[in-house]
Amino acid sequence: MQVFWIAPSEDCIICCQEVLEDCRIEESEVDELFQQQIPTSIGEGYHRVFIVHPDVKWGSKKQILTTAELQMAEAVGLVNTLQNWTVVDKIILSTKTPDKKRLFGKGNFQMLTERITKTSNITAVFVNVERLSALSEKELEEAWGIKVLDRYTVVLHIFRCNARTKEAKLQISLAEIPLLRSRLRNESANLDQQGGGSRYIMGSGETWMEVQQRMLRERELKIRAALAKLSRKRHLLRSSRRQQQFPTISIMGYTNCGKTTLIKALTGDAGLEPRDQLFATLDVTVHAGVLPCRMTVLFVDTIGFLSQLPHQLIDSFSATLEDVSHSDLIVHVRDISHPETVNQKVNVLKVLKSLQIPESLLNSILEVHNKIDLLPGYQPSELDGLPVSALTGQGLEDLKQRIEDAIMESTGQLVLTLKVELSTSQLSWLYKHGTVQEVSVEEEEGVALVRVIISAAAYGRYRKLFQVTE
Ligand SMILES: Nc1nc2c(ncn2[C@@H]2O[C@H](COP(=O)(O)OP(=O)(O)OP(=O)(O)O)[C@@H](O)[C@H]2O)c(=O)[nH]1
Ligand SMILES: [Mg+2]
Repeated sequence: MQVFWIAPSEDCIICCQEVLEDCRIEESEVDELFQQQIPTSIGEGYHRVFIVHPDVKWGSKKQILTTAELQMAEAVGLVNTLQNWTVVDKIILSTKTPDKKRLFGKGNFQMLTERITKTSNITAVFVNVERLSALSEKELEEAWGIKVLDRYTVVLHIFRCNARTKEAKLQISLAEIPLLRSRLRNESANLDQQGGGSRYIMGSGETWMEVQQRMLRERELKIRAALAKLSRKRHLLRSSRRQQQFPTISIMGYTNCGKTTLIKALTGDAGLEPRDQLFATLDVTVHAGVLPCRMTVLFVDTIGFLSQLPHQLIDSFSATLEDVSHSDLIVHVRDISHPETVNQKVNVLKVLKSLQIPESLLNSILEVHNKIDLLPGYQPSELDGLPVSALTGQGLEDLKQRIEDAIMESTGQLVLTLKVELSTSQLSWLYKHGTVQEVSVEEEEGVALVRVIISAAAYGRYRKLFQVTE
C-alpha cells in the first residue's frame, strides 16, 4: 500500500487582488473625481494641532465604556498617524452644553479661546467630536481665527492620504459629499448676507446656489455610478470564487489591531504591508491560505473600525464591505493589549450589526485575542477568545484548526473516505471538485482509498455521475 500527501496545486493558490484592480473604469476618470473637489482644504503639508476634547459627563451624549483620557489618546493617535502633523498642546474640558454652537459654557469657552490664541505656531484646532455642525465650525473658526477640524474631517484626511485603489478613492469622494454640502450651506449663508446667493446667473434660469447644488448632485451620481460598476466587478469575482468553492474568511476588527499582520502570518503573503498606523488598510483584498486539512481558503483583509465614526462614512465603504456578508466566517481580531480593548470590541460589534450581515454569520464570529506577546502570562477571561500573537506566531496553529472546524460547519463540507476505481476518471473528478487530502493506492485491486473534503452537493453529483451507491 502506498500513502502520499497531496500538496495543493500551484494554480489553486490564487490572489484576487490583482484581478480586483483590473476594472474597466479608467484611472484618470477616478483621479479626476478624487482631485476635483477636496472639501477639507487641509492641504498636504504639515499641521501643528491643538486638540480639544469636550468631556460630556451627563446626558445622552456621554460616552460609555471609555474615559476622556483614552479618547484624547485616540485623537492624538489620529494626528500622529499623519505625516508631518504634530500635537502642540491638548486639553480636556468638561461641558454640559455639547449641543450649543460653541460646545462649552461661557467661562470654559473664554478660557479655551485665550489658551488657543496664546499658543503660538498652531495651524489648526482639532475638536474631538464626531461631527461639528457647519454653524459650529464657522462660529469656532471666527472665534479662534484658525482652521477647526472634527473627527470626521481628520479621519477622511487620513483616508485620503492612504487611498491607493480606485474603489478607495471613490468611496472617500462619496464620504466627502456631506462636507461639501455643509460648506455650500455656509457659503450660501455668507452670500445671502451680501444679498448675492439668490441672484440668477444670466441666461441660465438658475441661481448661483441652485447651480452649485446641481453640480454636487451630478458629482454624487457620477461617483455612485462608478462605484456601482466596480461593485458589479466584485460581484463577478465573488461568483467565480464561489464556483471554485474556496471558502472565504473575513478578518475584521478595530484599526491597528493586527488584521493585516495576522493574514500575512496565516498565508505567508509577502506582499502585505502591516503598518503601525491607523487606517493603513483601506481596500478589501483577498489572500489565499491553506488550512491544516490542506483545503485552500481565502482570507479577506478589511478596513479597520474606529469609535464614533459617522454612519455616512461607513455607508460609503459598504460596497467593499459587501464581501464580508458573503463570506463563510468572520474572524474578529482584538488588540488585547490595548487599554480600550473592551470598548473597541463593543464598537466593532455595533458596526457589524449595522452592516446587513446574515444572522448566522454574526452568531458564529470567531474572536481572536491578538498581541499576547505584549501581555506575558495572558489567559483569556472571556469564553471563546483565542489567544494569539500574529507577530511571534504563538497560537496560530490552534487558530487555523479553529477556523477549519468553523468552516467545515458553516459550508456544510463533508470529510469522506471513498474507494475509487483507478481505471475511471473518479480520482481526477475528485481533485477537481473537492480537496483531496490523502490517497492510498491498492495496486493489486486497481483501487485507491481517497480522503476528500467535498461539499454535499458535489458529492451528490459524484454519486450520480459514477453511479456510486455507498
Ligand atoms: N507586539 C505585537 N504587535 C503586533 C501584533 N500584530 C500586529 N502588530 C503590530 O500592530 C501594528 C498594526 O498592525 P496591522 O496588521 O497593520 O494592523 P491592522 O489591523 O491591519 O490596521 P489597519 O489596517 O490600520 O486597520 C503593526 O505595527 C504591527 O506590527 C502582535 O501580535 N504583537
Ligand atoms: Mg490593515
